[in-house]
Amino acid sequence: MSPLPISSIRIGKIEDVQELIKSKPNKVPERFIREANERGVLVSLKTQLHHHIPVIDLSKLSKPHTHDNFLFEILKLSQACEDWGFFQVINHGIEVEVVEDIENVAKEFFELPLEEKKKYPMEPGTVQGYGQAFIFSEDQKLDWCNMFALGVHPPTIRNPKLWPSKPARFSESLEDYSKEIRKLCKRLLEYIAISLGLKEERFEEMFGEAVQAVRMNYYPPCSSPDLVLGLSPHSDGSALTVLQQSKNSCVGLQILKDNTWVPVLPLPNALVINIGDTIEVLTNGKYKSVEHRAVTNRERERLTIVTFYAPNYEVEIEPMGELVDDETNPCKYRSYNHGDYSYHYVSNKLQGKKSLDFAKILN
Ligand SMILES: COC(=O)C(/C=C/C1=C(C)CCCC1(C)C)=C/O[C@H]1C=C(C)C(=O)O1
Ligand SMILES: O=C(O)CCC(=O)C(=O)O
Ligand SMILES: [Fe+2]
Repeated sequence: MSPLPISSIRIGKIEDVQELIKSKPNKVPERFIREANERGVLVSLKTQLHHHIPVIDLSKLSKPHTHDNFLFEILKLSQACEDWGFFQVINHGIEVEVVEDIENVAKEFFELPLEEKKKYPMEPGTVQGYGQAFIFSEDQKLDWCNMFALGVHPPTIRNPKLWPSKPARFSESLEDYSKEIRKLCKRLLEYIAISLGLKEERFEEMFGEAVQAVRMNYYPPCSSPDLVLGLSPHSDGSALTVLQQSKNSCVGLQILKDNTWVPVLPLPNALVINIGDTIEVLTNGKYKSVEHRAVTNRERERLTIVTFYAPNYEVEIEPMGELVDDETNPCKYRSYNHGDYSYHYVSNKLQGKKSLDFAKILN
């Protein structure tokens, strides 16, 4: 998947948000300010307390006491994927050192002087490196976020020039972390297959050498959090996404449920998982790729480490035959090549679930 032709893209000056707040501006610059209708309706505080995304205990799936315990957790997983498209996993088995280490190196990376980070630029029209992705015009609003994204697997999607030499442990930590997250994604896809009544290897066999990419998102505090967005509303183009929120981060992830933005309250040692567009298509819409966004906080920063896990670019994607019925559940998406979808996804701005129009069969 080659990047867009850089010469044709004019995106204006992209301010680095960390540098911007160092100068303590008395107003948020216009390019970050969103229209009131973009900010949306937030659930009331009272509702927030009762509105939690489901929690799946992976130890109940890997080492169940009884078969009934296993089935109960699978049922919870199935409901989470259908009703929320999001869930948190606890007892996932990834050692706390691995999780803490990636958090520390990510933090150290964002704290480096701008000159150092600029050695790894995200060029306009590309998605890897340091900067802001998904900006395609001078009048497009900016997110209150600095990003650092890298392709991790297979090695052919890597751009070694973008792997930083500082902090010194960065590459080793990312390799260790990515191996663990890859194993977790494979396990989750097995459980998701079981929850759909499919054989557990169904996705693994279909995906081939899966694509894995990581994006580190750093959201500095913002003096007017109500005026800006940390990350624009979008659904993920992946099959699965694994999101880790660093220990001292403010709450910031919100998911769109019944037309209201519901915050995701992080649990200690949990990882947030969401269904991406690819699983929505494969399940013919049974499992949902839900729109989400990130907001900022007046006092506290937020740091997230996000892994996108997706089929190999060669793979043809279409709703699985087992989940389509011409009479009761007709096919909602056309067949397409995942590499083409990836290209389409990264060539357009983040705009809710609009990317998926690429595959929708319109009646
Ligand atoms: C900033 O990056 C993204 O938001 C993103 C891109 C991921 C990728 C890379 C950083 C390297 C090359 C591969 C890939 C496009 C996956 C989001 O990824 C989503 C979009 C698609 C499609 C997907 O599979 O994950
Ligand atoms: O940082 C967050 O909470 C959201 C990140 C996200 O949705 C993404 O990177 O795709
Ligand atoms: Fe996302």
